[in-house]
Amino acid sequence: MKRWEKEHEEKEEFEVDVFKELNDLSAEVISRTAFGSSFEEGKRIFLLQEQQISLTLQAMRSIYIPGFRYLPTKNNMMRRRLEKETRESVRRLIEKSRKGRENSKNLLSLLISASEEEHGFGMEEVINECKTFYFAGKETTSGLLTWALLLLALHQEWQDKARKEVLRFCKGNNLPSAENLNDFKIVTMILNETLRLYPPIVALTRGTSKDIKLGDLEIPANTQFYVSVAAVHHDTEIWGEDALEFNPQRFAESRKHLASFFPFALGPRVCVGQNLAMVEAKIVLAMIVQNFSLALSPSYVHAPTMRLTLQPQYGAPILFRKI
Ligand code: HEM
Repeated sequence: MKRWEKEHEEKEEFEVDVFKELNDLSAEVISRTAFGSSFEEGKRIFLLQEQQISLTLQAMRSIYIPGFRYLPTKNNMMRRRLEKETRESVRRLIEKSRKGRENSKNLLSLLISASEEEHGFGMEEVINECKTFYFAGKETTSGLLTWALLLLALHQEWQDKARKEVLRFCKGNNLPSAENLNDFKIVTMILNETLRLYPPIVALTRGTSKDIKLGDLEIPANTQFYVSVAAVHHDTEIWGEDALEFNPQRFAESRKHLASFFPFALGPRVCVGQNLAMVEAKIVLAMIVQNFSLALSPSYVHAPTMRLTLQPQYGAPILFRKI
């Protein structure tokens, strides 16, 4: 925020594409919290994963021919090269961390400790876990924050309510305390309503291990299917006629059915980073609404698009005014 202010010192109002900025921010947060390193050190890994995502999206949008992925086509070779390079970058990060990790309790140190135990993780498994965290921790959280800021820029009344709540509890402290985070009822309702309308992961893939009956549907074993998070989150039978509208108030009451809202999935494969994501989102939102009023830029084009996570296709330009 200080950098934004510095860059636009002279101006009463300035525009920022928050999508890009928040992507860098959550990359920094996951690098520090999970790996004890900076965004700069993880940058290469994020970059390689970005390229891998683009190739994966291309493959997902092409006709699937069994076995095709093993042929030495340009894209297949590139995918293999990216995978190899990513693993090497993660391996280097692990080696560096192994040397200087006294008193460190981040995820990477814990994984390394687990790998040193008898019958513990192997190095390849540690690398797999690190890759998952790098990928899972960045675009999901930045997506949540981006959509939340866009919605607040559009719904001034909720922006005012959030600001009032933050100012009441933070009492001039720019950075909210851990206790403040529990007090933020309105902010939490806003974040939940954002996750309902724009879930960063719009669908889950699941497989049946045995024959099952789902309502009237008989599903045989070994069937793979999609569970559409977005369809359930937008269902008028569950959420009422205003299901497509932004109304955080609906989260003031507890829900009748747990499975009507599952942006972080449910059950044994539930998101392990959900608390970190919510803490990060509450802190960032609180700091922004305390310092700025937000309005949607006229250049914003509403085009939610799927790039593995739900993203604004043409960015998220927001007008900021210092308060
Ligand atoms: C708003 C932010 C986030 C959302 C909406 C989100 C959503 C999800 C969802 C829906 C899944 C289940 C995927 C599936 O089973 O197919 C998942 C899994 C996972 N998430 Fe998140 N996530 C978020 C943030 C994070 C963060 C910050 C981290 C890392 C600290 C993280 C780490 C993971 C991991 C490691 C898994 C895999 C768990 C497993 O397979 O057992 N997520 N997430």
